[in-house]
Amino acid sequence: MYVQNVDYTSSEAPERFVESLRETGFGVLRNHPIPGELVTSIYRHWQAFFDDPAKHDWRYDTGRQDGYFPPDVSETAKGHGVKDLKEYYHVYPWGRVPEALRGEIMDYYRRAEALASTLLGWVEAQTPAQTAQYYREPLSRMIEDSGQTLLRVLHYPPLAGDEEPGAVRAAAHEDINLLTVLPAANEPGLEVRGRDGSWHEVPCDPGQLVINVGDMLQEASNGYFPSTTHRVVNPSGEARLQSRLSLPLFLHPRPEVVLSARHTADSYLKERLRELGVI
Ligand SMILES: O=C(O)CCC(=O)C(=O)O
Ligand SMILES: [Fe+2]
Repeated sequence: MYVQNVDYTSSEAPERFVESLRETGFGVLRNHPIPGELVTSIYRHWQAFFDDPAKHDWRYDTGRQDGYFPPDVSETAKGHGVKDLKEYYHVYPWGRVPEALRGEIMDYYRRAEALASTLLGWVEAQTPAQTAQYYREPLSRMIEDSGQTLLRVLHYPPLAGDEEPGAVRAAAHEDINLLTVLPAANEPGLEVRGRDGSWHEVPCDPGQLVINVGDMLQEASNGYFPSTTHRVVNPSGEARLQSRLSLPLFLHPRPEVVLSARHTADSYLKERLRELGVI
């Protein structure tokens, strides 16, 4: 397997996991503390949300960025000319969420955020001194009370056959944030690009958690941790008629955090959102 699969409960977990992030930008965890039933239940409830035209009442606004993003405004990956085949909902603790969905999704948000903080602690502890000198403040402090950490509920609709030529569920991209925590989706499709440019399927076993490095950690670590390109490919055969749901949590620092000589978290985020065409 290209990405290391690490037992979260093992004494070697921090070392193995951070080694995997360093080598591939990705790591996979098993025996982690996020309940699988919670993820399955979220997929079921949010499938109903996306199936209901009332979703349009929850449309995002460009300033706050919370709420529903329909397929026609969904991201165009950097350097790509065609929009992704997806719609999604951005959940923030301070943001709008339909009342019936709030309790469960916020339960997930808190658990995933706590785990992401633990994993960032592992990254910090396993960073060699030579690289740690680039951190302008401890990584764990960068995310304290940030309010910027974003949970994205993603729905990739079934393929109707009338998609724009070249359009894919998620074109090759890198994430903007520090770390991304992604439970197994209900359908496969996620792929990660290796150093040699070849694509590797990320297994989609229920109960598994995928974590990847984003641009902000790459920037703060002066390139030591690679923000690795990934994509979600279109299904073929019967699977074309299936929706795909996924649930990435993007761990973000406080806006004023200095990442490098070039960037604060805020200046970096704004630059990237402009490139994506969503602000
Ligand atoms: O849906 C997935 O599996 C990955 C989504 C993703 O890479 C993203 O939203 O940044
Ligand atoms: Fe991503």
